[in-house]
Amino acid sequence: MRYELSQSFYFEAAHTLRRKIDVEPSLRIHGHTYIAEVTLAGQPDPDSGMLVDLAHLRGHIETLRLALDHRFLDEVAEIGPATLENLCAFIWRAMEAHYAQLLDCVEVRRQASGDACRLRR
Ligand SMILES: Nc1nc2c(c(=O)[nH]1)N=C([C@H](O)[C@H](O)COP(=O)(O)OP(=O)(O)OP(=O)(O)O)CN2
Ligand SMILES: [Zn+2]
Repeated sequence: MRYELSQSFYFEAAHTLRRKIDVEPSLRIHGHTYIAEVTLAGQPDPDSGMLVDLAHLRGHIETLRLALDHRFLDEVAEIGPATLENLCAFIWRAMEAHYAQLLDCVEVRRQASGDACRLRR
């Protein structure tokens, strides 16, 4: 059996995007509300009964959220073009530094348009 523990968070941010369709509006600065979810997987510690303490996970997520919320994502170092794919990779790298092999999945969604990207181990 494998346990999966998740924590969701949201951030609101602006970006521009260079793409081959909807070229002009995509190059204009525009914003999205993003909902992200980090999932850890493994076995709980028999003494604590926890995979990790959710308060610990929430703390690391809040630090990450502050780097994304109300930001112009084009200016956030190490994201690259601010696509859902690159946001997943950015969040993955930040969380992997704390949870290594326990990190199982990162998802970023834009609820308003139904867009989502999942990055799995
Ligand atoms: N593979 C990806 N494709 C696109 C991404 C992405 O992250 N990964 N992102 C975008 C844009 O950020 C874009 O703003 C969404 O554009 P579009 O799909 O054209 O939809 P709307 O402009 O109608 O969406 P709004 O949320 O209303 O701006 C595009 N492609
Ligand atoms: Zn966009």
